[in-house]
Amino acid sequence: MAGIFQRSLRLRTALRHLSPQSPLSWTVTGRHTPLDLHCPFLPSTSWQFAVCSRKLHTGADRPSPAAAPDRLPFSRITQEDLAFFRKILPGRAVTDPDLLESSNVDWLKSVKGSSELLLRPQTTEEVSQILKYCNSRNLAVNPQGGNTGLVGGSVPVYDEIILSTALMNNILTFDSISGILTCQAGCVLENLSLYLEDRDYIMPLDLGAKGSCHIGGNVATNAGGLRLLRYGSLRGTVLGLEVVLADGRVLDCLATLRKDNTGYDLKQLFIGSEGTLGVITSVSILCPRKPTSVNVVFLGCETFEQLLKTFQLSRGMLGEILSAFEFLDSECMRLLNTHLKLRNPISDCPFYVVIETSGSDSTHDGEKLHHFLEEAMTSSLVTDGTVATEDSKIKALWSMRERVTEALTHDGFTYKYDISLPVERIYQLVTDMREHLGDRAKSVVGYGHVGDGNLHLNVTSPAKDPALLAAIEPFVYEWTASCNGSISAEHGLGLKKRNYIYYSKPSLAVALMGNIKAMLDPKGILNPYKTLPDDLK
Ligand SMILES: O=C(O)CC[C@@H](O)C(=O)O
Ligand SMILES: [Zn+2]
Repeated sequence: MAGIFQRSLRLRTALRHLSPQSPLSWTVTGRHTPLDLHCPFLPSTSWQFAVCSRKLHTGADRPSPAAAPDRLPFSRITQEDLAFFRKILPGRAVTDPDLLESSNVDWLKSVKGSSELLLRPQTTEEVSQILKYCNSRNLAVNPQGGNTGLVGGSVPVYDEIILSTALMNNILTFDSISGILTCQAGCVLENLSLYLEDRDYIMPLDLGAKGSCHIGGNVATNAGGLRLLRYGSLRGTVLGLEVVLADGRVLDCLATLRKDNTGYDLKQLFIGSEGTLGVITSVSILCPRKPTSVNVVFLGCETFEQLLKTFQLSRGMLGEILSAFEFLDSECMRLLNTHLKLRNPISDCPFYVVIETSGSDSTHDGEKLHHFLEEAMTSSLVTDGTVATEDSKIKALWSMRERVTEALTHDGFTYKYDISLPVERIYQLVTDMREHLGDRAKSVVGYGHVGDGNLHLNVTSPAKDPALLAAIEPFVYEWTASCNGSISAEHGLGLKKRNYIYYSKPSLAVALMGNIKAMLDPKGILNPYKTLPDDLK
């Protein structure tokens, strides 16, 4: 009783001042320590002639994830090819194996290619020349941004040429009246955020990997992140794209208009296509005004049901100022403590919530938040909490959520699942998986974007463990399909998940994807072995 009273008192004091109660002094750092190497090769064929008869949500008759794909019959790089690339990209056609090392492997260290050539164009014209040449020579290309993807989509599988957007990092225009930014694809998300913040705007997306990821990669993977609840997905905020097609033609759809109903919205094809349909070279994006008042609260809940009620309450009482509603479970907290030495800012609870409000009037926002927290506390939805209004403390609270991925990489080999579900079901999957795996897993954790119905289910083991993997899959996909969920909410399919697409898409949709691929990239040179399942033929 006394404990509860003290905790309530702490939250009440926090409410009175709307200021942080804990000395949140840990350092906020970036990512990540890598793990083991493995390449989950699956059988591959060509997708040029897509006819598919698979049924949605059936477990039988799926491609075996255990078999290795063959390298498709692309050409191999010759001295003449190298001479061409060196001529058009002086000093930027990299063949040094040491320099290639980090571009060949994903940051999880789970997929490793063997590319011998890294191209670093600076302009759209250079990308166009590269692709025109590769297409005519039948050379496969792996477009690469910040290489922060989690599904093996951003690294070569074999010897594909790596086409990096790292040197395409110029901001082209910014309109301070409309808030529309146009920039090259290789701009780092955090740099764009800093640029905009100086001008009283923000990017409509924010991710843990912001310090490394490129906006072109964000768009190519339709990255979601922490602000989606408030600002929506990139499918809404991206207004225009410039894309170089497989044969080198430049598709200029770099519109900067809010409204344009002149026929098909072709840019949508490239958003989330993971570099399989074209290389995004420039982006125009609608940016929100920078909120002048931001608050972050970190709360503890006894049950997931209470957490969901807290979410409902926050939507009702915080309304338009609610900008994020994220969660992590106590297992995540344990890993943050153990591996990153992050201290829990409140008392131990089974579930933790990060709520952010963003508005333009600190008094109004503070009052709303105050009433919401009082209600959440008096109706016993939350048992403890702390509030932050200052920048450094807001960052510290956010890091409890943003750094879970990093903590997991220290725990062991990590099997990652990024699942969309009806929000009331999302934690049931974690509970069922724990029960299903018993002591075969080291840790089974759940966290993610409650506000978007997006669960990150991660399972760790001391080392790569095929028996554990066989216990997780297809169990996790069957479970997801039984709720009409999506097996990839925001991370894409890449290399690792491509053959599971039928759990979330009807076979006709997959067949049409194959047709579109065949139309835009008839030789299949763009990011082969990714996104599309192997059985499209
Ligand atoms: O590592 C993961 O599973 C999730 C990463 C990212 O999408 C996040 O929301 O933190
Ligand atoms: Zn996420």
